[in-house]
Amino acid sequence: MASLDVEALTVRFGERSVLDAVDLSVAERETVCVLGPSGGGKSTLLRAVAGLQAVDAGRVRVAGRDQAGVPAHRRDLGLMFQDHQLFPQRDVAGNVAFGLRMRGASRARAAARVAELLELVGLPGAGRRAVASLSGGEQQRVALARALAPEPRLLMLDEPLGQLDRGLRERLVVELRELFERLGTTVLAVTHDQGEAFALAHRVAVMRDGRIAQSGTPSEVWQRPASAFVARFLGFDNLVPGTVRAGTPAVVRTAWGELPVPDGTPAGPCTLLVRPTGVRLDGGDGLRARVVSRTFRGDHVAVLLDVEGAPRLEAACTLRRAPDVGDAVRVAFDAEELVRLPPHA
Ligand SMILES: Nc1ncnc2c1ncn2[C@@H]1O[C@H](COP(=O)(O)OP(=O)(O)OP(=O)(O)O)[C@@H](O)[C@H]1O
Repeated sequence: MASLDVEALTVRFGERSVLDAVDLSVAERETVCVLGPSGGGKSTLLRAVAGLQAVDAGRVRVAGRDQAGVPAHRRDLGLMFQDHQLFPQRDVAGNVAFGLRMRGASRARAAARVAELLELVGLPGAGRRAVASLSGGEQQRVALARALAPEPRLLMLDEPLGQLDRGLRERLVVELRELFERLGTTVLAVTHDQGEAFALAHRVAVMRDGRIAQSGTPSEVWQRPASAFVARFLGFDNLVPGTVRAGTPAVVRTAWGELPVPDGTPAGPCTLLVRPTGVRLDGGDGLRARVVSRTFRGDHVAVLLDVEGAPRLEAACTLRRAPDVGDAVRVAFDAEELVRLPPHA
């Protein structure tokens, strides 16, 4: 297994930098997931690391070795890409064995390894099946077995579970994580699905317009989004301009009133993020609001509130406590659920 270091990697298409001096490292045995909206440059990053995309500047190192001039097939990477479908004319075993035979493994050695890998991905004995007879999830597992077969130093996944329905995705993502843990695989994955990234990765990097907007552990990024862009991408919509006044208690002045923020929050202009879990609807003489919608989310109800003269506000309520559409409520805020973000984007 190997570490990956990407330094100041830049790819331009015409005038436009699709990767703009990207720095990113993946330690040995670590899974890093690059996350971001469509068109942000995620696939281009993977392709550049794999040697499938020429770069304009910067460096890719695998296990400390500069990969400049090393062609894709000599980089010793396992690839599972959206556009690298299985070979339909080969059976499952033929697909999994592909990389092994390319590397000169004997027929017997390849057959033994294929059996081992199919076992590993939960498809024991499926070697003779036709690819067309497999479900989407089974095909995904075969693609994974094919990528893992030559024991690559680094595994690269592009939207690994993209095509699958939600239930299957949630199950497979746990299986993948356990598998990588067990094998000690170093993994760089890209996805636009934050749930998938947070469940799979030790560390996530949020990408925007060819740059890394934030990187950290899933809980760091979730707890402390670095910008309004990251917060929005994570699904937080309660964002409003504000000005923090230091003191005890510290407060922030916003269109939703003067709200409490944790002591020690730096003074000055900001964008304020209010987590829906920090919006309480039993707020005594607090902010007046009216319920405009309720959306059932499984473990809570998202309640959307209309506040006169201010943006709408979302609250997360238990099913039992969620008010009805049209109800008038008073809102109070938990300081611990309010996060000060930089004032612009
Ligand atoms: N060969 C190319 N020539 C010109 N532009 C390209 C080329 N490849 C990609 N792009 C552009 O670069 C941008 C980044 O594309 P990329 O596929 O890396 O994004 P992405 O974040 O992976 O998006 P998605 O999640 O939709 O796959 C897009 O605007 C895309 O249109």
